[in-house]
Amino acid sequence: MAGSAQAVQLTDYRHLASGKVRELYEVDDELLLLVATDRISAYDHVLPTGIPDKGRVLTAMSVFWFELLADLVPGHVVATEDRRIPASVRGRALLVRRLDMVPVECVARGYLTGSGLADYRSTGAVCGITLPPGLDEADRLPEPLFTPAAKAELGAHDENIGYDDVVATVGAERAQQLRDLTLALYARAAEHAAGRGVLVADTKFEFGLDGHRMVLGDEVLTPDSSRFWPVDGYRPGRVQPSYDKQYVRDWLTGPDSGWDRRTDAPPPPLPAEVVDATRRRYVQAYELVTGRRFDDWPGGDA
Ligand SMILES: C[C@H](c1ccccc1)n1cc(-c2ncnc(N)c2C#N)cn1
Repeated sequence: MAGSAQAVQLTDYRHLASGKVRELYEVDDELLLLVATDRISAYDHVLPTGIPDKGRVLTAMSVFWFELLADLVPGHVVATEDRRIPASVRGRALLVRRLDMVPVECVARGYLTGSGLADYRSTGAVCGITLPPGLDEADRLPEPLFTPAAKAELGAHDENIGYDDVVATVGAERAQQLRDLTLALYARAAEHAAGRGVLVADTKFEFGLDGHRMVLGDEVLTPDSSRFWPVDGYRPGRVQPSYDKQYVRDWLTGPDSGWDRRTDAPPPPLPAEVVDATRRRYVQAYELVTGRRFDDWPGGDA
């Protein structure tokens, strides 16, 4: 380990886990370093081209939501700037408290799309919750739903599970607490975002225990853990444009990419104009939702 006089490096920390676009390191027995990269995934592929500042924007967005939601649940963030955060990841890394993570993806849905819509179309229900007949792509649900999922291995899709499965996993009391917290956090966030022209269609929270205390972990209400739709142009009955990834999706599925998403071929690199437009969308989403200037967030070019 580097002495206190030397600047700490990422290589000083034990690497614990990799996600599609994030890395997790061990700082000490109690603290972890959660690093967001500039990697972007689309159509279940991590693309060969990164989006500059994506890691910083999504980290800044998580921090905003942890602060806004702090009266509902404590968060795991210990520091956003600290001598234990290497300069190489400044602004896109969080020093977080090590938690005993709950092995359930706590998903809230306000709108029907993705795997929830697929389950509804095949069973008339989502996570064992029977829905009214006749719902279509992107319809607003009669009320937001707690639709938990079992964590999947890297690269696989999470599997929607029923509330009873959550009870079997964590017990009845903790299951009730997870559902209540998930729905309360979603309601607060959806109300905030709607007031700024953004619909939060769905989002995934991860919780962990710090002793007996339930704590909100992972990333929170980022475009990677949530579906954000522009209020303007919202029209049920069709797949909504993604607030942040639509430029990427359109180019990848358009005539210029030469790529066919139905094959297993890896996607091609993105052209500079798609990268630039996507970066601008991430920054725009952050500034719109938070009311904060991204230029004020640490880690920009000195
Ligand atoms: C899914 C996610 C992950 C992130 C980045 C890369 C791969 C996986 N992850 C987060 C923890 C975790 N464990 C203990 N305490 C915590 N505070 C956290 C958090 N956040 C474990 N896995």
